[in-house]
Amino acid sequence: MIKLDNISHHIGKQQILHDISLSLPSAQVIALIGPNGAGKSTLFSVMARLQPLQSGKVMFGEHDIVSCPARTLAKTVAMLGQDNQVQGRLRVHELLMFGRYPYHQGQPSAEDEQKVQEMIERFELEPLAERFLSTLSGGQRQRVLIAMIVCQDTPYLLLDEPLNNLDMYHAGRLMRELRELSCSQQKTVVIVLHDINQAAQFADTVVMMKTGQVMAVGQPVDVITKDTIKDLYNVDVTVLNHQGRPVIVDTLL
Ligand SMILES: Nc1ncnc2c1ncn2[C@@H]1O[C@H](COP(=O)(O)OP(=O)(O)OP(=O)(O)O)[C@@H](O)[C@H]1O
Repeated sequence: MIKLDNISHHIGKQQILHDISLSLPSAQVIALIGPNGAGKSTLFSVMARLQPLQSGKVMFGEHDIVSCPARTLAKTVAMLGQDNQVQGRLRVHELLMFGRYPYHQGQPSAEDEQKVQEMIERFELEPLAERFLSTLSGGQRQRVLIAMIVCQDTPYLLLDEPLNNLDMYHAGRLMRELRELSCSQQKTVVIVLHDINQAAQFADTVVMMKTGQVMAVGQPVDVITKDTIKDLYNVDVTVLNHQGRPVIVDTLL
């Protein structure tokens, strides 16, 4: 379980996060949705200890992020940020091996090699494995970065807009892989999505954020409604139902 207690965060004089408390169940895909500037990325960076925790408490299972040693945290939670500049002349399989760093500390073992190979297959990266990152398209680079994060083999994954640049096939494949990882390996995947229908179709739980606050938490069918979408985005939608899950359609005026 991920437990957030009373998280508040300021940047300068501006309060970005307002007293966020959440309990997120393990072994689920959890979609974090909300308008631009809602505080989703800030919350992720506080949770992953990329920004100091100013107030409140963050627990990943039994690990309190404040007292957790860096190497333990790196084996507990992996995060894909929005701004992923990968520098250097690296091949795809070499980048994936970086994801194993908390385990091998610079000296990869046969198990690390095996994990990298497993991710190459899982994410259909065979044709790209020997390519230099600088030669990849935006979507290909995004897929490789996600594979590197999953290579870290942590029980908790925080993915900030991982569907950016992905085409329909790869977006669907990724969401299915994440569901599979949550079911078969009990991974807890928190994923920022702007496509509400992806959240509706693939998430077990949806967390709605606006102006640094949590507005609603629940199953897609319970929280993705005409009223919550209007409240969150000021957009009028029609909500349909497909096999028990909501599908939203922008209402034509
Ligand atoms: N370094 C910074 N200095 C000042 N304000 C910042 C800084 N970083 C973020 N903010 C502000 O904090 C608020 C939350 O930003 P954040 O990036 O967390 O939102 P978000 O929900 O991830 O948005 P998006 O969907 O656009 O990625 C925004 O108003 C943003 O302008």
